[in-house]
Amino acid sequence: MYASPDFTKFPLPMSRYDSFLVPCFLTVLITWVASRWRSKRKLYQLIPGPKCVSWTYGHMPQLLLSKEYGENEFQWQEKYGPVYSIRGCFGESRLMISDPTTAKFILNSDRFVFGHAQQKMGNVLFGHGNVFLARDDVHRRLRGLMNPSFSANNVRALSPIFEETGRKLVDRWESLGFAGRSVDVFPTLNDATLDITGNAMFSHDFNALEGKSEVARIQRRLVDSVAIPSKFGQLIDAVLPYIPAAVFHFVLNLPVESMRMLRDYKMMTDELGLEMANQQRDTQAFDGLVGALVHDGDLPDPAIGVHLRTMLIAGQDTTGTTFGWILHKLAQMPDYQEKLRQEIQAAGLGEGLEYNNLPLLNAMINEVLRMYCAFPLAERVASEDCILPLSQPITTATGAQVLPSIWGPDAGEFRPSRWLEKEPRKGPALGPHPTGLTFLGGPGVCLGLRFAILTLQVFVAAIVRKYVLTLPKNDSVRPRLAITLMPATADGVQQLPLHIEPVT
Ligand code: HEM
Repeated sequence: MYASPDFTKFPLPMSRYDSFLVPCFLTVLITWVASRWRSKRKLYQLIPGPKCVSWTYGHMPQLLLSKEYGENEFQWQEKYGPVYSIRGCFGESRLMISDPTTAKFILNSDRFVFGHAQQKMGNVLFGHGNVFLARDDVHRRLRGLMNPSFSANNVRALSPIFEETGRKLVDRWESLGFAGRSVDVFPTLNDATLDITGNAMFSHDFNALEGKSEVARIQRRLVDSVAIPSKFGQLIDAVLPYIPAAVFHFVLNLPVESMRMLRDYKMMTDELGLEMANQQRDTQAFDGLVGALVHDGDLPDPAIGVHLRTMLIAGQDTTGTTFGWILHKLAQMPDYQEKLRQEIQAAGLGEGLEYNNLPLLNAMINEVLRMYCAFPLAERVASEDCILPLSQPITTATGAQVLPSIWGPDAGEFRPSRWLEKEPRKGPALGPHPTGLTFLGGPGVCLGLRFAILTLQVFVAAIVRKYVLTLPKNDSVRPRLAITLMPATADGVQQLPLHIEPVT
């Protein structure tokens, strides 16, 4: 056992005293300086990552504005592994994480929250009290009210509405004379996904496919105006947290076109939400999502408008872009498309069809969900210091990639047939869907997962039954980030031109 000497009882001679104090003082000083220096060191000084060329923009243009989304990100991941550092605007530190152990930890921890800019934008677009930004008890309560409408049984019970919207989509292609032509099909896909959310979740026909919906038109313009990234937009995002609430409020009320559009959209959807709430009260039906929300006496009526906007926006482009990528891949893979058509034709028509029993259809959907993840960048901020668990050490060399360790050596290849194999994926489950992070996981996992999958199954089957899809000769479509992973041609225009022929 060691006891420290009591120097008051046995004063040390000055020389010995000095020789003891100096190293002691130096040790304390060095430790203090080192700890100060360490704590001042940014993440990018501690964790390897690509070299930064601009303090103002950091790596954001390379990450968000590349001609093809992922051009730089996948190279960085290959070089630095599943956890590496990059810089945001004005020297901000960011970690890029695809390590499943770390991602799972973050998604399940209440210490990680949405960034300030995301919170401000989410509240502006959806309104306060939306389920995305709600936390803890409020979030649990909202999910408790909403989950039953999105359960497997409920979604299955809604399948006649899905089938009907699928038929309307085919009718729309017919009435627009798509057969025999190369056309941009993308707007019709997005209109169909808005209609299905309206019809199935809110018993309201927006008629977006018919081109008659003012809500659809204005929502499209609004989402495009905030989603399409630009260098200027990056700077705005970076300073947004520091803009005082009063200034923010003033800007939102400016008499300019973009703000007027936002106000009109909110007014229209609030009115619609109120109408829906009154209808539920008048009939005392309290069914579906609106019924559950209205029946819960604690929620004020304007909240219906908030949840309506949240579902319409969260469900539209995510499902619409995934649908688009499936059609593009089918056009690229004519043999697969033909086999899929045979599978769908053999299964028969429409209602009562068990879509989960169609292996080629589901393999294609899963592979697109894996490789063209509609929402590829989810952002979180640590609200307090914490230690992140890693499933493997951080390395600076190639070979430390998590994805091949999950999907095998051909992880980067688009190969739907992997889903027909016994074990397409290794590693920990991150959420309820086997693609891992496409729908994220934890308490904020996508509410509309089952809804989205059935939409894709029904829509793809409806189109493939009727039409043969091929790529136009000058196809240059590539993924471009606009919050979701949009198809865009080489000149950067958001569209999906396909050549359409009727099935003979
Ligand atoms: C392929 C289609 C879809 C994909 C890939 C997708 C993906 C996601 C992701 C990644 C999140 C988490 C975002 C985050 O926390 O940062 C999310 C949340 C959410 N999604 Fe989806 N989504 C899809 C379709 C839908 C549909 C059809 C709806 C509703 C009709 C929907 C409603 C929601 C809602 C309400 C949340 C917030 C959940 C919460 O915070 O508790 N999604 N989705």
